[in-house]
Amino acid sequence: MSFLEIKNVWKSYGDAQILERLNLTVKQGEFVSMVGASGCGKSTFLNMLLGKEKQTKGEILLEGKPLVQEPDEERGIVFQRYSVFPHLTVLQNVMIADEFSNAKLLGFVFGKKKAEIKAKATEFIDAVGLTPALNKYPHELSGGMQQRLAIAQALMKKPKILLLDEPFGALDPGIRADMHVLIRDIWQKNNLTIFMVTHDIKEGFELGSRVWVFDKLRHDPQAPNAYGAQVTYDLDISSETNKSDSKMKIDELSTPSSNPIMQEEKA
Ligand SMILES: Nc1ncnc2c1ncn2[C@@H]1O[C@H](COP(=O)(O)OP(=O)(O)OP(=O)(O)O)[C@@H](O)[C@H]1O
Repeated sequence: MSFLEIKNVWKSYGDAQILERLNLTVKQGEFVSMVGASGCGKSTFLNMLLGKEKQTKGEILLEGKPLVQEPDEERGIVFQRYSVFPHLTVLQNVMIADEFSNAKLLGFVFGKKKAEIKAKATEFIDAVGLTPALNKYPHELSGGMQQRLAIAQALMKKPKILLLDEPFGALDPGIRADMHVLIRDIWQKNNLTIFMVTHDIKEGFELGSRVWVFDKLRHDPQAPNAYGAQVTYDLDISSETNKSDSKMKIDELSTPSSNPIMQEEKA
């Protein structure tokens, strides 16, 4: 049994076919980078994995069971723009989800339980390098620090799957490089399975153990919404040899003369 199975998944919004014929399996611990043209459905796919969107057709199985159709603790997400609470400190931001779920059971959180949540939050804050900013508010943090906070928040629930939607897209190159080191470290230490949408192919290759390229194989110029995107390349880059072979393939794809899809578009 695969960790995650995507079986003949299709997704449409009204008449617009966004994704089609997705058949993929993912092992636990893989880091899947997802690249493709703007609007081809990468975030939609991520939202299906999160349980925020439902596929129109097909099945997504997590450890053999249909994916729960609403966000739950098995999946954490980090968006490009900061999704932290502006009126809470770093520590409070990381503690809040656990406090909330415990309060649902008891009505409030106090004493030993609260101390446990605080200890766990402090550990994750330390893991993302934010200990010096423990009592700061989000407006006092740089963009990179806010993303570190969002990652700590997502980890707090100990998710099996971490979903990253352009998480470093708004950051300066130097900060991005630091975040790459951080996310790789977190991925390895927590045995996470990560899905990351990125517009930066280089970033996708640098971080991923696998790269999915989303593209449309079928085009109808009279009806541009008739067909959805598929995963046209599924590249295993878990070893350095695979990585450089696959990079060459992608470089070839960027050359119109060697890319049948781009030639078709030009015609
Ligand atoms: N809730 C929705 N209702 C209707 N159409 C939607 C909805 N969400 C997304 N779409 C459409 O689905 C298509 C795919 O959008 P999506 O955001 O998944 O693409 P993307 O590949 O992530 O794009 P980008 O790289 O620009 O973020 C777009 O045409 C978008 O307008």
